[in-house]
Amino acid sequence: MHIAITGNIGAGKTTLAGLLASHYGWEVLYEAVEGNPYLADFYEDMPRWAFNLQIYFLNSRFAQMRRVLTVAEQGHTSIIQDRTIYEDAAIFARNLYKLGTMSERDYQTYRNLFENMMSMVRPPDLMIYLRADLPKLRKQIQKRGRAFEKAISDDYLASLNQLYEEFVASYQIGDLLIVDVNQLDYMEEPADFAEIVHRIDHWLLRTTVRP
Ligand SMILES: Nc1ncnc2c1ncn2[C@@H]1O[C@H](COP(=O)(O)OP(=O)(O)OP(=O)(O)O)[C@@H](O)[C@H]1O
Repeated sequence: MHIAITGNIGAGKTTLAGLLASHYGWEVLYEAVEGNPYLADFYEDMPRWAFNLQIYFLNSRFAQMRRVLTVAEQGHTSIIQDRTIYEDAAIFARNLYKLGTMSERDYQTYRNLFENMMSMVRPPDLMIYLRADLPKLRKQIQKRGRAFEKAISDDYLASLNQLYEEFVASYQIGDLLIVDVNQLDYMEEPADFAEIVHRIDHWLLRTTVRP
């Protein structure tokens, strides 16, 4: 079984993925930030590094999808993934193109590569969307205090949020659970975490997918 968490920068995906993995005994696939050779440069100069960073993320997420397929074939555990390949294309790359940060030819090259990869992956059985407004995202980005993320503007976050909402509104390739995290603090409040677990348990009872 493949569960994925989707949501904007600072929505709390990594924390939730870790908590759910411990709770259910699932294998977790994190988005690697340490060791990403482009991320800090990208936030300094987006037009220069947009294409490089997108290719980097696309490749690392594709490698994760291959891991998901291997685990599914073995069939003895489930995987929870922190962000998906679908977001890279439908939200981040699209946003950079929309803002004029990524050129037409770079975007087309990226899209062609993405479409080729799509023929070799399958979507998650359950996608959990963490919906968060700008103040919540800002608060969490500040709290973790990564120096290079200080450059993230409200406009950039708002534009991503808009694309996230469009993405979930038209999402039809698997089951979707929307969790409004604006008033939740599942790291500190056990009741908030229990509420999410309750919703996932409900989905697990209904689904016919098995690990
Ligand atoms: N395709 C992408 N294009 C541009 N930036 C990306 C892309 N994918 C991830 N990032 C950036 O890489 C960093 C990843 O950080 P991290 O894994 O902590 O995730 P996050 O989005 O901040 O999630 P959360 O706080 O919900 O765990 C963030 O700055 C994020 O926006």
